[in-house]
Amino acid sequence: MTRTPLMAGNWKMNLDHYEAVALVQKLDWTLKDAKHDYETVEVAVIPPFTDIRSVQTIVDADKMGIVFGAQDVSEHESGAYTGEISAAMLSRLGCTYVVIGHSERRQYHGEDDALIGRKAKAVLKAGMTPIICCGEGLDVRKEGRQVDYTLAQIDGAYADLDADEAKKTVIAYEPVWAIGTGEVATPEDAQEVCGAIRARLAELYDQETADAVRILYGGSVKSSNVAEIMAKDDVDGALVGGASLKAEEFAAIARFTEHAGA
Ligand SMILES: O=C[C@H](O)COP(=O)(O)O
Repeated sequence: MTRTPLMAGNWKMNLDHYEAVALVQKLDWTLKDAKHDYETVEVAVIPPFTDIRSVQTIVDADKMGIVFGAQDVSEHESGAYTGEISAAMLSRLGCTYVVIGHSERRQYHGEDDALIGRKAKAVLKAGMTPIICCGEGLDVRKEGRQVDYTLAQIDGAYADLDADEAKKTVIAYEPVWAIGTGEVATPEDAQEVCGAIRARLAELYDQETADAVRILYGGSVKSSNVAEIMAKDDVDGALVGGASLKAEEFAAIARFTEHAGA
């Protein structure tokens, strides 16, 4: 089973829509210069909601190979939910991906696995791909419970998804202690949990489903460490925060095969 690697840049709450256009253009030029083949490594940017329309316009106008998505979505279809954005609105804007249940949403907005499952369903129903985030905090890691903890998150988020739906999801394993800290998990740490996630998907569904799901690693990924993480069997890409705000650095991450062993 060949899974196309996905490098997704989560900009978090950074860059206004002018800055977004400038970054996407620079990323596109950099990847064009390198003759990047998007069929070999998919490249996505995940800007704040207010940037998406501008990103869509420039991506379409310049026929870029870059795809884009959103950082969150409402579980509801429409109605009196002030401040929320629906999956249909994001789909209409051409979003391919929607990040669901990022640890910052779990921490600051109290999102739990059941809500994350409902959001994933809403995203799938609208024809987009949810990137379902999971991962343990430092206390859990210190107790050595990272696998059980993360698998419980997966069980909760996938409880109401059938195999056909599960197959269309992407998972991002992000140990919270490695996010924005410069503290990157070792490739072995990443493989331990990503491998366990795939095995759990095979238990919950079947091997074919488990093999179809791309599992990304996230947490202080840079061009200097991405190749060794990508060398692991169950790591199919990266959800990149800080390093995705620099076009050349993010392009170098997408071009990880060029600096394997660096
Ligand atoms: O969504 C991205 C992750 O939270 C990783 O962020 P980071 O690359 O800045 O550590």
